[in-house]
This record gives sequence, structure tokens and C-alpha cells, in this order.
Amino acid sequence: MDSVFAAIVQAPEDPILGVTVAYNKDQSPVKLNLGVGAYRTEEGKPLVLNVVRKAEQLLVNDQSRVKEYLPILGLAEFNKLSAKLILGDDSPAIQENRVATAQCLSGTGSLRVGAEFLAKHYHERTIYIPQPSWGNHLKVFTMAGLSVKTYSYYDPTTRGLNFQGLLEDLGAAPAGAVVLLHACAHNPTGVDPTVEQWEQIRQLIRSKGLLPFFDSAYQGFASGSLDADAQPVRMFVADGGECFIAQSYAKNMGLYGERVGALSIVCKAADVAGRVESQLKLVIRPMYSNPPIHGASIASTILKNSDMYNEWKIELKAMADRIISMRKQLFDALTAKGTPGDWSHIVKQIGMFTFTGLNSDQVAFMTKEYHIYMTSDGRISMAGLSSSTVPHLADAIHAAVTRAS
Ligand SMILES: Cc1ncc(COP(=O)(O)O)c(C=O)c1O
Repeated sequence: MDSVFAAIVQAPEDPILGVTVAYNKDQSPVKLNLGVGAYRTEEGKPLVLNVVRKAEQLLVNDQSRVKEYLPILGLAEFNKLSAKLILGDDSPAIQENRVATAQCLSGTGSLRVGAEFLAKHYHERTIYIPQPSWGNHLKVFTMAGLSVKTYSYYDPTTRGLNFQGLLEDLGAAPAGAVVLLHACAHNPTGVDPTVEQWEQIRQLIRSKGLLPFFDSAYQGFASGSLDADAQPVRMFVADGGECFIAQSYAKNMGLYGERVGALSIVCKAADVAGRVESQLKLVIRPMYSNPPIHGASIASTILKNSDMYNEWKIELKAMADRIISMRKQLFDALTAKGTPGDWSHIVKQIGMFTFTGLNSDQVAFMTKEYHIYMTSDGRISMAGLSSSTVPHLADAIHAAVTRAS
């Protein structure tokens, strides 16, 4: 008898995760995976932070965390500490109980819960995401039932921010529309607004009554400082207006596989935040019922202990510094080879990724001839690179841009 699913067609791989699938199949000893979003060491290995190991040790015999686990919303302490991490220790919004926070499944799960909440409870169903943006944004928001539009963000000619285009597009958005903002280290471009530009964006968003939704997946990775990277979010929260924030600990604590994250909805009054929290529970309950306890316990163990917190900051800074060093090494290697083109953007960009400017043909060539894997938009993860692999990548880029097409 034929399977009832016989007519199902093969789905395409995810454009980002598919890079790793293709890489795994490659038998070449020189193969290089620059698609990974998670941090890697000089040896190309995933890094378990020292401070995470310590927190895990402490947790082995600790039963107390179970006591403060809230149904559906997860670890109460984790939620409070996460809101503090992004909003600041002395945030009036936290002191006034204006923030509803739910522990969610890493950054993606936090975005999705926020999107489902908006689809159910918010009058304006349109969300503007930057052009370009992390590839999953479009799907997360569309699947939740929102209508996704884009606003100008990147200018390929300057390899910088298209600030004028951004202001024009957001200025033309319907009142109330949701605006997705990368809190720092914009993925994939590595281009962030300056503080002055953020202030102008804030004024525009508030004057038009748009709703800011921050995606904070790389706090600490842009500047090496957790506080500095949170500044754009804090500017928006300081004005007293509403704001959504999705946080991920996948990159900055290296907890990718634990799926640790939080969604915070900053409201204008405590009673509203209480009602929002009650509705968040109704959104989450039929999705996955309750979030897992282990990863969030690790994160809160680190966040609440000042010694461990300081140790985390040092480890995070070291990761951010290694990425900056990789940028410099790649730029120097291309310059030394006399590779045609201006590669200065590689050192100017911020965060884990570099938006090389290589086109999809050049990427395909580098994969075929050099076994180098990256997304077809030319984005490479600097974390996937090491001093020993920089020359191979520089050779490949040089060959890709100088070959007759
Ligand atoms: C901009 C951005 N947002 C959110 C995420 C989600 O990360 P995760 O769900 O692994 O925490 C990522 C991961 O690559 C990202 O780059």
C-alpha cells in the first residue's frame, strides 16, 4: 500500500543551517565552515565557557531552583536577571514593575512568542525588518501571521548604513507598525547605527507611534561590553514608551544547545504589564507548555554571582577580541596579496559576521574549488576562522575576485 505521505516533496535545506549540512558531507581536509553562527575557538571547536562549567558544578546538588520555577514563564530569577542585563541594574521600568518577561527557547523562541502575542493582541499586523536581515526573521514573523515588510538598511556602495533610506522608509510606515531592530552587531551586515543615529531613529519611531521590537542575539559581541551593547535598547526604554526585547544567550554564554532566552515586553504601567504577562502565558501554553530549567539555571547562576559575572565579562571580551583579531588578519592577508577591491569594511564591521560583498557566483566558486562554506549572500562567520585558516580563505577570495567570469 502506498504511503499516505508518498506525494510529499523534498524540502530545501535551511539557507543558513544547510551550509553546515553541506560542509559535513565534504571529505576535503582543508574544508572550512564559515556558516556557523556559534563561537568557535582557534582550533575550530565549540567553546564551553569556564564560567559555564563552574555554574554547572554548583548546580549539581542544588534543588532550590525548582522552587522558584513559575509554570509557563520559567525561572523567575532568570527572567528578572535577563531584564536587568539588557535594561540596566537601575532601570526604572524594572523598579516600577512595568516589564513582563517570559523565559523562552533562545532568541528564536523569544521572537516567535513575541510575534504570536502581537498577532493576537496588537492592532497593526505589519512588521518592518531591515533589508537585509537574519534570514529567519521573515519566516518567524510570517508564520505567526504578521505581514512582513522591509526598510532600507544597508548601502552596498558605501558598505555602510543607508541612514537616509532607513528614515524615509520608517517615516512612510503606517502608524503603529512594528519595527524590528537588531540591538547590536547587525546580522548579516555587521553595520550598526551610531548613538546619534539611534537617537534619531528613536525620535522617529516614537513620533510616529511605531512599536520597537529589539532582537538582542549578540549582547557583548559588538563592543566587548555588555552595557555598551545594550545602549540602544536602554535609550528606547528610558523614554517610558513600549518596547519588545528578545534575548539570546546562545552566543554570549555559548549556550546554543541549551536554548536559553527571554522575551521582555516593557509596558507603560505595572497593571498593564501584569495583564500582558497573563496573556503571554496563554500564548506559550499551547506551544511548548513550559521552558526547560537547566540552561536558564546556568545563566542565572552566572548573572547573580558577582565573581562569576565578572569572569563571564572577561571571557566574553576575549571572544569579541578574537573576532576583531580575525578581521584584522583577513584584511592584512588580502592587502598583502594585492586582492583588488576595498576590503576596509572587514575591519570596520561589528560583531561575529562579515558581509564580504562576494556574490553568489563567487561563493559557489569558493565552495567548489576551495571547500569553503558560507551563505550565498557572502556572509562569513569570523568565529569560524582561525590564524591557520586565514591564508586559505584569502587565497580563495583572491581567486574568486580575480578569475575571469
Ligand atoms: C539576529 C539574530 N537573531 C536571533 C537569532 C537566534 O538565535 P538563537 O535562537 O540560536 O538564540 C540569531 C541567530 O543566529 C540571530 O543572528
